[in-house]
Amino acid sequence: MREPQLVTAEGLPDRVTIYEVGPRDGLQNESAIVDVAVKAEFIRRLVDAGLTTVETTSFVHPKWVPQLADAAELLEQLDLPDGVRAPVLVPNERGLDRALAAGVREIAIFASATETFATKNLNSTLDEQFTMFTPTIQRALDAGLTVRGYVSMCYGDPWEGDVPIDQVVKVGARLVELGCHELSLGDTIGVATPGQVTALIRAFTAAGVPVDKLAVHFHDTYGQALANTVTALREGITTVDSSAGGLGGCPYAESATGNLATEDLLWQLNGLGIHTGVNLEKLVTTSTWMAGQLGKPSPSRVVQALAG
Ligand SMILES: CC(C)(COP(=O)([O-])OP(=O)([O-])OC[C@H]1O[C@@H](n2cnc3c(N)ncnc32)[C@H](O)[C@@H]1OP(=O)([O-])[O-])[C@@H](O)C(=O)NCCC(=O)NCCSC(=O)C[C@@](C)(O)CC(=O)[O-]
Repeated sequence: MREPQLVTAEGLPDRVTIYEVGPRDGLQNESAIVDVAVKAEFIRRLVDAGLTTVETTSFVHPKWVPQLADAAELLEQLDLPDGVRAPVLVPNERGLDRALAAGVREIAIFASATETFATKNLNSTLDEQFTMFTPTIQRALDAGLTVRGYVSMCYGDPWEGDVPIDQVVKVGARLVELGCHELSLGDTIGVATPGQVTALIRAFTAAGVPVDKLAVHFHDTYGQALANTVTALREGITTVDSSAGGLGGCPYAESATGNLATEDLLWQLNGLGIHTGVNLEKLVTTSTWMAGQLGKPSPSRVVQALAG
């Protein structure tokens, strides 16, 4: 299979951790319910391709995201090798109870940087979301779990427009204070451009959140995800979220389309000589297989270029 020519560039990390969100963020937006055995096979194949962190599912209210109502059943079917991290999304204590009962060791809380999205995604206000998160994070930490924090709508909100940078930093810093080991900065609707990315990362570090606690999460709605990623790498980011085949979107965010495709990210990182441990050929084969299961082609440019 064709590979990019290797030409390194200065100011970039040697290694990047890809935080794969396809089975969760990717599938949550699919309206036709995917069989649990297919989801399990998808995750197995992603791990076989070398991904060591795969967000597998969500313990949100099943009526809010019917596609992931089978979370417990899915985890029962998975027997992942040692060393593979399999975090799940959890919004509240009820979700945490379900995750603990399923034997989960790592969770991700998801906060909104805007009032409107907090209402639409969490049935909460910007402040009230922390009433939900505080006991959930504390109990998770007491149980020895690792907790990641997402901040959504970091760069723009479909209802509120521009989002003040201070508002984003306030929400993220609060999650870190509550005990999140990592913050994923979400461009939920894919509107960010590189200048914004630099400004936000620097605003977090100026507020005392070190860059090694930050991850980036881009959607590719306006075709900016890879430019934004390389900008974030230059700022010192070494964890990048992406979704195999470019699946994805948030059902509660108007105009959210697919995530940055893991294959597109990998093509760029491979070309730059940045180590990830992920096998591009196996990943393309997996996303092509998954596209067949979903009955539609992958939106990833690299999958389209290499699978044909
Ligand atoms: C947060 C809630 C639950 C509030 O929903 P609510 O209706 O306000 O919940 P509630 O606390 O009032 O409880 C109502 C009933 O739901 C039950 N309940 C309550 N919680 C759960 C649960 N976890 N699992 C199962 N059942 C639950 C609870 O037990 C109760 O049952 P009853 O007593 O009436 O029988 C709801 O709004 C929700 O589930 N939202 C999730 C929406 C979602 O999953 N969105 C997509 C993920 S976010 C995203 O994709 C963005 C991200 C992370 O990728 C980053 C980016 O791109 O920006």
